[in-house]
Amino acid sequence: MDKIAVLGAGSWGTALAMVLADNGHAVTLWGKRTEQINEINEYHTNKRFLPEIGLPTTIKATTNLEDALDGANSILLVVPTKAIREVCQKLNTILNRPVTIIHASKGIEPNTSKRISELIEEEISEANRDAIVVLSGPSHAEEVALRHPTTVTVASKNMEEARKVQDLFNNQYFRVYTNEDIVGVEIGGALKNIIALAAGITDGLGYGDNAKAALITRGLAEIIRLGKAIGANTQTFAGLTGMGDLIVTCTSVHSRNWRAGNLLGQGKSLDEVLENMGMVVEGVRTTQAAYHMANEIGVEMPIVNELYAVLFEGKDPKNAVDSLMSRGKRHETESVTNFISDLAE
Ligand SMILES: NC(=O)C1=CN([C@@H]2O[C@H](COP(=O)(O)OP(=O)(O)OC[C@H]3O[C@@H](n4cnc5c(N)ncnc54)[C@H](O)[C@@H]3O)[C@@H](O)[C@H]2O)C=CC1
Ligand SMILES: O=C(CO)COP(=O)(O)O
Repeated sequence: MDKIAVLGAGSWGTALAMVLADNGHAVTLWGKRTEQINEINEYHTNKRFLPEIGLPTTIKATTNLEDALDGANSILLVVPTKAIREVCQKLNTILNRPVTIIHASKGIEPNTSKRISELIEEEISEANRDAIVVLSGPSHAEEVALRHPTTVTVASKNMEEARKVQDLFNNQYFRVYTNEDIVGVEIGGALKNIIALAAGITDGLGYGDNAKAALITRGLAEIIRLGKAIGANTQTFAGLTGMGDLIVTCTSVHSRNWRAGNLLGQGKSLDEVLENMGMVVEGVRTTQAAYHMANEIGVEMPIVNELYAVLFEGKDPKNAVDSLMSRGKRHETESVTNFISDLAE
């Protein structure tokens, strides 16, 4: 049995804490809001984020970070990308031994274009961390909490640690694969949220499945182009954290990114949408990050560009779709040829 501190008591942190508790580990869930933490300890529910779900009674919750970290062999970071630096800085002041840092958040920092594992490397000193392991894949918290079959990938530069984390989480309803491609896994998980926002928009505009399939496949082409330019293994994008997560996020009402896009497509403003969500919509900030990254590196990302114009420049969503449909003609595989041949190897 391991002792694991789960930092972030939202939907995903709570669902992953349930998986770990089901596997017999001692789990302490850390959150900021006293009321919510009391609810978890007293009633074993977290109704705001996972209504109707009863949590394993072995999960302990606390607002005290030092208590959460006490004796923990591993730390699971699962706060929104925006909060990663702040939480890591706090962690770094408390830790006095190396621990395995697992993260399950999906985003890229705007301004720096850094992936989450890079933020962790910057904020937590080497003396306080063994390995950094990313957990990602097609996994809505709502379904994991119902113990519906789910598959994810853990990635790390250190495969021995990745396999240890695989063992921590793997069970009959939560199947965990390993991958050494931390760049590809993080890029796929972050960028699919952009495409899910776009898929929500086309649904909100009243377009159908053809438009969504186009966004998923041409979105994947954009993700592969950017990933390849920054050193990802392109094969990763055919897997759970690439195509798998695109499918689950673009086609599900559980997705906050899809839901936000849907409201934008129906004519709501970005401010209105974000005010009403009450949960994180990572794709908005990730669009900013990907837009700047693509421009800096010189990678063509037309869907990202149009979504950026809708979110931050007031472009009408319908005009954005029209712009995508009237781009210069292309050969379908001209930018993904190497990806296809990599897969054939
Ligand atoms: N919900 C899901 O199904 C999945 C979510 N993710 C990722 O997990 C990450 C977290 O998402 P969710 O749990 O869904 O978000 P959420 O919106 O359900 O909850 C976010 C939680 O983070 C807490 N938080 C925010 N800022 C904080 C800070 N500075 N310090 C401490 N706690 C803070 C909030 O109080 C809240 O409890 C995101 O990057 C998301 O993309 C990944 C896979 C599935
Ligand atoms: O990452 C997710 C599923 O794999 C959850 O997506 P949303 O953040 O859009 O809800």
